[in-house]
Amino acid sequence: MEFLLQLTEDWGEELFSALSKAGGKAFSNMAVGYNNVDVDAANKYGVAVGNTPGVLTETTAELAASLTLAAARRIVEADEFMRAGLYDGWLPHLFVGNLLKGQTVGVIGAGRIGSAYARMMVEGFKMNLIYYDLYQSTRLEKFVTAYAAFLKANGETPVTWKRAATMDEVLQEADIISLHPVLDKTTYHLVNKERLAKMKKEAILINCSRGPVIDEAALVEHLKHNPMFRVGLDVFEEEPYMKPGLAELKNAIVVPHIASASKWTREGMATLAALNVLGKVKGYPVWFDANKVEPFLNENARPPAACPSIVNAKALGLPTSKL
Ligand SMILES: NC(=O)C1=CN([C@@H]2O[C@H](COP(=O)(O)OP(=O)(O)OC[C@H]3O[C@@H](n4cnc5c(N)ncnc54)[C@H](O)[C@@H]3O)[C@@H](O)[C@H]2O)C=CC1
Ligand SMILES: O=C(O)C(=O)CO
Repeated sequence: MEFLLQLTEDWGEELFSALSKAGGKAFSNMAVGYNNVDVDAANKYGVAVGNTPGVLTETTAELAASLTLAAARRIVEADEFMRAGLYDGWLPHLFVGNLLKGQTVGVIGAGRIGSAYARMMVEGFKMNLIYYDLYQSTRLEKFVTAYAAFLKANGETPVTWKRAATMDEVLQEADIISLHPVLDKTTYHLVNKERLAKMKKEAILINCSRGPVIDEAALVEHLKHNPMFRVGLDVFEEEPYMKPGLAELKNAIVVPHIASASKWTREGMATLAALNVLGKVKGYPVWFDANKVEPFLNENARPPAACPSIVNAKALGLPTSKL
C-alpha cells in the first residue's frame, strides 16, 4: 500500500505507523512544501517521503508577482468600484497606487520560488533587490549584476542588489516584501507585530509561502491602523479560514491558495508525485538532482527509471541514480 497525499493532510507518527504495518514503503505529497509531514516519523518506519519541486517555481512566482501588481495598483478595489457603478469620470486622485520602477523589492527566502520572483520583479520592473536567506543565492546575484550591466550599457539606470545580514534590514529598506521560505520552527510567525512595525508605512507584503509564516491576527491589526500598508495573501494561518477582520479590509487582497494553479504545474505535480511512489514500489533509485525534473515531464518519452524527489533519501540510505 502506497500513498499520494495533498498538503492539507497532516502525516505523523500514527499514520506512518499504520502505513508501515500495512506494508507501505512510499508516500508522496502532491506539493513541494512538506511541512505537513513529520519526516522523522517517516524515517522511523522506513517510509520514503516524496515531494514535487521545480514544477511550481515559475507558476508560484507569477502569482506572487500578480498579487504585487494588484496590490500596488489597487486593482481589486478599483474593480469593485467600477462594478458598483461608482465611476463617473477620470479624476487625478482616483485609485492612485505605487510605481514599482526604481523601488526596492525585498525577498525573504531566495530559494527556487523566491529567486524566480526576484528575477521577475528586477527584470520586469527595474526594481532594486534586497534579499535575506540562510544561504547565499549566487545565481540570483549574478543575474542582477549582469542585468545591471545591460541597463548601464543601454544608458539606463542600473539596478542594484544586496544580500541582507538580517531579515530586519529587508523589512526596513524594502518597498515590496515577498515571503518565500519553507515553513518550519525558524519561520513560524517570522512576520509578527514587532516586525510589521519595522516596515515602511506604505509597504506591500506578499505571502505565497505558508500562512503561519505571518502572525495573521497581528497583521489584521496592522492593516487596520495603517491604511496605506497593503498585503496580497495566497495562504492563511488556519486554512481554509481567515482571521476575523481580514475579509473586511480594503488594503488586503486574498486568494484561496492558488499560487500553483496553472494546468502545466498541476499536471506536473501529479506526475512527479505518482512517479515518486511508483519508482519506490519498483525499487528504482532516487533521481540525482531534484531540481532537474524535466525528463520526468516529457510526454513523448518514458520517464527515467528513478524516483524524482525523495526528501528523506539520505536518512533512509536510498541509492542515487547516475543518469
Ligand atoms: N502558495 C503555494 O501554492 C505554494 C507555496 N509554496 C511554498 O513555498 C516554499 C518554498 O518553495 P521553494 O522555493 O521551491 O523551496 P526552496 O527550498 O527552494 O526555497 C526555500 C528557501 O527558504 C530558505 N529558508 C529556510 N529557512 C529560512 C529562514 N529562517 N529565513 C530565511 N530563509 C529561509 C531556504 O534556505 C531556501 O533558500 C515551499 O516550502 C512551500 O511551503 C510552494 C509552492 C506553491
Ligand atoms: O507545493 C506546495 O507547497 C503548494 O503549496 C501547492 O500549491
